[in-house]
Amino acid sequence: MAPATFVENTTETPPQVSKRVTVQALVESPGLASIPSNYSYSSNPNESAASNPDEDTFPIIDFSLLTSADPHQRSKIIQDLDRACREWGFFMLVNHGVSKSLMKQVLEGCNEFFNLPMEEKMEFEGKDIWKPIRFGTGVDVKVEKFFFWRDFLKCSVHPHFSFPNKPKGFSVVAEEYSKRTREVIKELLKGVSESLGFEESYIEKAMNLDSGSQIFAANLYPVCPQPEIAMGIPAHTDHGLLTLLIENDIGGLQIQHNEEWFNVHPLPNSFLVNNGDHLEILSNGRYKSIKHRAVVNNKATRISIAVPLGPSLDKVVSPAPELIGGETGRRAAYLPMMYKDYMERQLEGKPCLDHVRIPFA
Ligand SMILES: O=C(O)CCC(=O)C(=O)O
Ligand SMILES: [Fe+2]
Repeated sequence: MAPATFVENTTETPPQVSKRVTVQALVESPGLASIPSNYSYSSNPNESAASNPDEDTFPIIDFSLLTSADPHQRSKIIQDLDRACREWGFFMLVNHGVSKSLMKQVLEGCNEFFNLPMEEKMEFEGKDIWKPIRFGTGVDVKVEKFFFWRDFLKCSVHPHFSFPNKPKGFSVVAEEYSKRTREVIKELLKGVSESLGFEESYIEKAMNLDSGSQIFAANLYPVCPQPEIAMGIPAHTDHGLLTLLIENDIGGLQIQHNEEWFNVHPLPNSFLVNNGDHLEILSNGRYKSIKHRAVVNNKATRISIAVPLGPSLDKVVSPAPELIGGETGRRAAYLPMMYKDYMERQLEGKPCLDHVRIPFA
């Protein structure tokens, strides 16, 4: 099968890969013993190595307690949620009620999608971030300094559900998975509203979640001959409110905490949950959006599915007015911006939060 090419929308010619292919097509090319120089990332000084934390290092939230009728249990879990969002911006979510079989099926669907013949996947190829179904490689910036060891399928699944019509049955599974993960995130955001001192529907209303923007982002990290010098996704924060992530048990997610990087190995059947930029903005910095990245390995192909839920695209987001001014004595630490405009900013290649953060606020 001839690897299909991606048409670059920059005039720069990368130094070694003259025609860009997907990472999957690259690893299928015969005799690939080393990575092309465009993929070599090890020289980046901002990226230090990660350590393996003890099992009980990361916060764990038991979702079933969030829906508990016992007020004592509920207030305890709200406190735990507050601590997890404030100190880490990350937690593992257990007892969330999404079935193991649905999680397995959706990962299998992604695997089958990435294994479709290249011509079939190329129907969905695109660089325009507003294309509702998009197959691609690397990351979404106008000019890529490095190529990343990652192919992806990104679909907008709410307020309108868009998804590839192949492989057969995949879109039905993905629609159910999108619906269930949206429900879980909305329930978590009720708890987060309370942990910020609001009534439980505060975030849902303030962010207009009935038409909230939800993405289904499947990532493929093929086996890499030189994982120590390549990178799947570089350090970044997610744009929405909260992201739920699952993976096929290979490992590769790393999160940053107090300037240190940690490897994350999910508990069985858990969701990995991270704060996104808009939770940081809405909470006026109380809940920080966590930096994370995905590293690659030379043993097995990794697939992850990230499902972020954000505000409605036309929502202009600023810190909650109740958290600034008056008795709080706090100033707004972020400028208002429409979510759609915020999403566009990712193409510029620097952290989007830098566009709205008010220095010394
Ligand atoms: O694959 C992972 O573990 C991380 C994926 C991710 O951060 C993303 O898709 O935004
Ligand atoms: Fe991410």
